[in-house]
Amino acid sequence: MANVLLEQNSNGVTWIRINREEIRNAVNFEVMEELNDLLTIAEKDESKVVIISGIGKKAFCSGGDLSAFQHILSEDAARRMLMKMGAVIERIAFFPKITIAALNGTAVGGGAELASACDFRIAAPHIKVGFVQANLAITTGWGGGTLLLERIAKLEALQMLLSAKMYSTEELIRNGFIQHVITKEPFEEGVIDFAGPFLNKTKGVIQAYKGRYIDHLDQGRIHLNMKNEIAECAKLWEEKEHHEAVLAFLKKSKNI
Ligand SMILES: CCCC(=O)SCCNC(=O)CCNC(=O)[C@H](O)C(C)(C)COP(=O)(O)OP(=O)(O)OC[C@H]1O[C@@H](n2cnc3c(N)ncnc32)[C@H](O)[C@@H]1OP(=O)(O)O
Repeated sequence: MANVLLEQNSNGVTWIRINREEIRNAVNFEVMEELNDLLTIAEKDESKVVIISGIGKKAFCSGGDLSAFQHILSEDAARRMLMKMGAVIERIAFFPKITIAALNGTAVGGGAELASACDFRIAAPHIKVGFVQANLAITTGWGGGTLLLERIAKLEALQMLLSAKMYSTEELIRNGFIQHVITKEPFEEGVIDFAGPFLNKTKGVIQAYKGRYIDHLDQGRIHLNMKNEIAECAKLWEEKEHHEAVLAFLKKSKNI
């Protein structure tokens, strides 16, 4: 079964959904590869808007798959893993089409980084978002901390990263991380309602405005900052405090 699903709709929307509901849509190496492959398809297809989401109602994405990554112990190995997903996240951040993170469920750790990569973030009312990495004695490491600092006011971003706490949709609307809360059921219809005013524009108009938005971002500086973020996270990854925190999570959920 595919770890990531693609759905290309005739209304100009392509959905990319992480399909690991039982493990809260955690990202392992297969997810990284499949996400990248599906982005290549979405980049070339007829869609105007690409929506990234997760399967189920519980999680958008719970970040790195801690069962799979518990065996990554050295700085070097951590850097390789972080760079692989960092490249996917950076690709989304500068994607030529409009991207929307549709938060069907909670986004934690790298899941919050993945959401930060998209142009817009819209959410079901029950979800939470937490950059919890600091609780695991690491920092954001896929470049999503850098992108968060681009998306919302810098001190709000710093507070989210340092506190590592879970934010409600009320708090996320207030600090600007999410643009819209979807109360409509089914959730997917509410997502399409949000995208509707974009979808009725020509592809040329959408592409042009997305181009101007990207122009406004300092791509070289963002790339460098993401690289530094990955390198710093890789260093912390090697420390015993991180390994102990991962072990504690896995023991609690009996994955070891
Ligand atoms: C590498 C870049 C940086 C990172 O992403 S570090 C990783 C940060 N992520 C985390 O710390 C994950 C924390 N997970 C959670 O907080 C919760 O699972 C979450 C997402 C709020 C969902 O809560 P619930 O709906 O109550 O689900 P639950 O906790 O009972 O989990 C169900 C099963 O999924 C597993 N799971 C969830 N997130 C995972 C992850 N990231 N890696 C590996 N396994 C994960 C969890 O262990 C549980 O497994 P089991 O059913 O007990 O065998």
